Amino acid sequence: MAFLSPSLLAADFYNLERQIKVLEENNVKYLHLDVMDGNFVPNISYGAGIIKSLRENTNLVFDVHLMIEKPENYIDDFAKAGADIITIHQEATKHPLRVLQQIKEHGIKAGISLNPGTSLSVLDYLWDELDLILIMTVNPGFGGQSFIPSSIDKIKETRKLINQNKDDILLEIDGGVKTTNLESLLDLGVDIFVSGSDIFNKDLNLMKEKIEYYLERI
Ligand SMILES: O=C(CO)[C@@H](O)[C@H](O)COP(=O)(O)O
Repeated sequence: MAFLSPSLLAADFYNLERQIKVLEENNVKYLHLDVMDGNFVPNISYGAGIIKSLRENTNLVFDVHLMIEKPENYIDDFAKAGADIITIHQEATKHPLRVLQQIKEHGIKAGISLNPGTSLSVLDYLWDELDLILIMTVNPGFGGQSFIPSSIDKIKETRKLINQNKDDILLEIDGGVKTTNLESLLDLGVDIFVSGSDIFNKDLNLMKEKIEYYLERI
């Protein structure tokens, strides 16, 4: 069984409460929270303050994806804000192993994310500290981009490595996942599908239909 983790980046922030209710009422368990610093990626999103106020109002699993340089400086803030999982980018720190340990000291799950151009070999000495691997299937920074086709082979290879090294690690994919390509992603061993622009919609009935489509298949 896999999970859907809707990416809040695509939400209508004026109607956040109503949109989060739609997720909760339709059996979504995760919420993907993209934190961008305008430095590691060319876009700026939101920070720990927003996550904290969301935490006070929902029990969804907070799947926090830090697209920020030197994440080590902010782990404590995001853990205290209520993250259940914190995923850092391997490319964003000189000390990925140490930052994974720092996350786990808070008693929450630690994930590593890899950009599309990053080799899986960087995982080699991180296995012991990993709870989750997030394979970026677009270049990070923006919602609404197209899925990069070569990601399929990378996802298959990651699944193989997880099975060989530590089979309870969650495999998550992020970027360009839509109802139109979901079928082609179903047999790759993915545990968590992130989807943003395809799920969030001002039309709440349409949101509900999209969620049902995903949950019936994954
Ligand atoms: O991290 C990112 C983008 O950097 C993603 O989480 C996107 O927000 C996914 O959006 P869609 O591609 O599903 O619109």
